[in-house]
Amino acid sequence: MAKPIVAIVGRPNVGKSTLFNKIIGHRISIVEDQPGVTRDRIYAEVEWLDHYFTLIDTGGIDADTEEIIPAQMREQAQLAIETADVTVFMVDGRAGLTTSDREVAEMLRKSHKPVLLAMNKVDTSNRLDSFYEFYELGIGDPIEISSAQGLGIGDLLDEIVKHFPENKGVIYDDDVIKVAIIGKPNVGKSSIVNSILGENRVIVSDIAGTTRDAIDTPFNDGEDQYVLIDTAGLRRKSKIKENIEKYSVIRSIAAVERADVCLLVIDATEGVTEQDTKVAGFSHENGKGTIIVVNKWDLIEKDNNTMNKFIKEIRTELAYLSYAPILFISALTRQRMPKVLETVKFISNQRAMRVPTGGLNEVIGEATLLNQPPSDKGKRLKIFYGTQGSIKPPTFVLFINDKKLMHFSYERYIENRIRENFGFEGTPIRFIYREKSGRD
Ligand SMILES: Nc1nc2c(ncn2[C@@H]2O[C@H](COP(=O)(O)OP(=O)(O)OP(=O)(O)O)[C@@H](O)[C@H]2O)c(=O)[nH]1
Ligand SMILES: Nc1nc2c(ncn2[C@@H]2O[C@H](COP(=O)(O)OP(=O)(O)OP(=O)(O)O)[C@@H](O)[C@H]2O)c(=O)[nH]1
Repeated sequence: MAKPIVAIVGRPNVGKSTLFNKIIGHRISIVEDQPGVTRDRIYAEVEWLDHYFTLIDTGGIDADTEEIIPAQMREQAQLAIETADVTVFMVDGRAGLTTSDREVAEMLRKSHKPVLLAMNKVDTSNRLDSFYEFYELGIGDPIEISSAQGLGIGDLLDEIVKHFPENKGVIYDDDVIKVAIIGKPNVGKSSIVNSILGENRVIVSDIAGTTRDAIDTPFNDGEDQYVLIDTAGLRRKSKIKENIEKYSVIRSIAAVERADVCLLVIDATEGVTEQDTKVAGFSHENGKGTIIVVNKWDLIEKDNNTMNKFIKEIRTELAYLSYAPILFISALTRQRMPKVLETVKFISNQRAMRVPTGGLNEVIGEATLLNQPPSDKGKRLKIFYGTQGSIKPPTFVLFINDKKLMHFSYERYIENRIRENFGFEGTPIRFIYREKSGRD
């Protein structure tokens, strides 16, 4: 099941980023820190009392002009309503209630989705005079916190996890292949969806952010059941380009969360952008399959080396996705479009593949003979044996003598040997280490 999404919204300067950073203190990283994986403070994976969730910071309203703040706050709140399972609405206890607080609270209240009211900057145990004012917002008791001092955060997290939905969103059968189409505004996501479906069910337009919201399109190719999760642009246009881009990252995150395989769509005329690396990093960290789809290939003037140059650039910019296949397509001319679904099916199977323990241990044994495990202060890493613990993504449990001796580069070596022997194309592979003494 997909992890719940929690969003923090509120006026500029109420302390959203400070809270976000405090909560990240409790953050767990599912994958070991890997070089090259872009970390962005837009989202964080959080664990609180055995609950796992994705925290997004919609923050960073540009407070330059007083006039645009209300409009931006509405946009931010709308995004939270559409994307988050629980919204934390933050107000500034010292500043007291403001008009824009009222307006946003009303939007959140009308959405009938779980909203918590966090009253920040309560730095001492004394109740601030403004406390009772905030009841006027009609979204329940203010939860008093001090993000800066780290007070009340545990209580807030307790409340957050209490409001998680029992069943998140539509639950599809496990054998339905869920495909998220992610990428910047205007790269051709809707066109690809259209092309895959072979019918005009989605409106394609030239203007960024004009198509409809993320929506599921189930279909069947005669053999398998699929659901396309499209993340086309915001329903209402944002006036601010940065917001369009940022919101599309947040939407992509919500879509990736639910997917098995992600089509990371890159615009051939622009190459890999920062936004692409952010969502790709999320897909990788969350153990999803990824296919890199370079669209609008028809617009590129080509010589013999063009494709290779592109591949090189992608492999450099998205180094941690070395396992992801790259397709060069045109949704417009349908060039290589049939390859897309074919590859989705293939990657989905690779992500669900299980290898026999005997074969796995042969590969590990051979690998350690060919390239000795690292040692430290005279103690050498020993891998006693391994087994595939789970699938989606493939996860291997390795029994070793000392976790401290397992280095990233040796793990990468073992991973590569496993890939050479078994494939696992398009999917990340994870390792879990268990220590045991050699005599067990
Ligand atoms: N006294 C006090 N100050 C705080 C607290 N939390 C944040 N601040 C201060 O409030 C200011 C704004 O904090 P931010 O976390 O940047 O606020 P924000 O809501 O993320 O602001 P934007 O990014 O502009 O949306 C900073 O100067 C913080 O140090 C708190 O609990 N108590
Ligand atoms: N030349 C060319 N144009 C394309 C191709 N794919 C899409 N386009 C055009 O690019 C524009 C944007 O396509 P969309 O499919 O709406 O892009 P999107 O990613 O869904 O955009 P948002 O809804 O803004 O997120 C449209 O004008 C398409 O006709 C392609 O392969 N080649």
